[in-house]
Amino acid sequence: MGGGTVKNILSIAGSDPSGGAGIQADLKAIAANGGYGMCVITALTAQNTQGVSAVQAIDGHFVLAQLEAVSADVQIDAIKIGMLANTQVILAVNDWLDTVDAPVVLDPVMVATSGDRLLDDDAALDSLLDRASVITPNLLELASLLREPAATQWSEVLEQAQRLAAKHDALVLAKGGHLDGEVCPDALVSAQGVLAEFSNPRHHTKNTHGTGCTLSSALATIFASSQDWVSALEQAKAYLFRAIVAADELHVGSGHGPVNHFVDFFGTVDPMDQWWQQIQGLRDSIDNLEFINQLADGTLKAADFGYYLAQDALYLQRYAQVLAEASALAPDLEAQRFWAHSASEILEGELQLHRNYLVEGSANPSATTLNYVNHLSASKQSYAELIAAILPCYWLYQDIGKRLASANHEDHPYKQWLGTYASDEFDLATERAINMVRSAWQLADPGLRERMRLSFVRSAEHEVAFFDQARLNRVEFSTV
Ligand SMILES: Nc1ncnc2c1ncn2[C@@H]1O[C@H](COP(=O)(O)OP(=O)(O)O)[C@@H](O)[C@H]1O
Ligand SMILES: Cc1ncc(COP(=O)(O)O)c(N)n1
Repeated sequence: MGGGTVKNILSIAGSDPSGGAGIQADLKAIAANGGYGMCVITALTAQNTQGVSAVQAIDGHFVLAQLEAVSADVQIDAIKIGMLANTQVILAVNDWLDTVDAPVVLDPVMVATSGDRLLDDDAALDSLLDRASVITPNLLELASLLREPAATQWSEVLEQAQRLAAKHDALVLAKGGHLDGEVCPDALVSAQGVLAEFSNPRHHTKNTHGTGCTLSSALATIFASSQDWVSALEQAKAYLFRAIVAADELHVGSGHGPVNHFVDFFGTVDPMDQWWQQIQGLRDSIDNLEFINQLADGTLKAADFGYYLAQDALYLQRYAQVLAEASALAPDLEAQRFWAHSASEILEGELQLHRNYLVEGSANPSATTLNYVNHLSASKQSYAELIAAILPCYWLYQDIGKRLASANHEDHPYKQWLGTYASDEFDLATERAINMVRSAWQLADPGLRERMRLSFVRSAEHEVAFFDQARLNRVEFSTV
């Protein structure tokens, strides 16, 4: 990954012979995120996608023997702890942790998705929690660790997570997967409060066996390389979401099936569809903006439209330069020509449209405009990241353009503008841009793929702010 050395990640967990949870899930998630996976088995379970029929804990002495065999020989870069089965195993792991120095992600596995118990004494976990760098309880486990009733609101989950963080001097990854609602929020919480929150849409599938194991293993693996918990969580959650979306491609059992750990390697889900789904919330925000609604119904004030257009002209000038840079970095002739042609189209076509409405050179870039173009510039580390950052400007305008065009009519004050982004040519250009990004993604390693996705999402965020800026900056509009 990214040219760095491969990190050694140890999972201490139970075995799930059906391969969806426990050490099997951990090893897959570690490998899929570029780590070298090792595992010390704490318990054998007899389980499948429908439930657990038997548990055979491994003798504590033998768990310790496994741990010592690994640490005597191998440098361990991060540890993920899952199912521990009983007090004897917990004590063995606790003793051994005294002898090693590695970050610990502790998933306090108590009950399986199927409802079966996987730990015989929850209280015994307390001593181990002090050793964790990050504790990753689901909503029920969080309540159980605090001996409090389960939270029913996300705000209560965050408060409980903060109390657990303070109690054990650790970070807590609060998970909202068990709440009702169309979003699945997760937050990294310290004793001081929320450090970062990441959400994804709820994907409608029953195949969520092993989500907790997968997330905690991916988090440990990514942290071992980045040494940053917040960005590691953002990446791990995005990875898990891709694996959940692709879960239905697998056909494993008739109960809660596993997530598709190797989605990035063998999955048939289109990564571009996944990116598009991930910015659903941002797309909804754009549709709900006052600016967009007034633009559609023609009630937008001329001054606001003027402000927007002036900033858009400044943006597009820079955007055309960035497209030319993409052309310079492009790996093949077709891509080189496409980006160069697109740059010239903007300079000759779109900017000309702005000139019809504007007196040229009438504004300075706003902070919002600068933020966006700076993000584009910052994505120049690689061709793949750059074109991922370029894409939302095409795709979102094509998408919004369709809805705006349906509101257009002969006497619409912004008729010409509303027509621009709903043309067949623009559809074709957008489709080609999406294809270029997809091709670059297929050639990228997991680290680069994640940086591409982030560049794309950041640009989509900048698009929302860009549309909203006329409203926010109305009074600050300057012609200086
Ligand atoms: N249907 C779903 N769609 C999207 N994300 C999900 C879904 N179910 C669970 N997740 C995510 O999986 C992770 C683990 O979720 P959770 O169910 O809360 O914990 P656990 O698997 O430990 O019980 C969380 O990041 C959660 O947001
Ligand atoms: C060996 C083992 N470890 C952990 C889990 C919990 O996984 P999940 O709650 O995601 O089903 C499990 N079912 N089996």
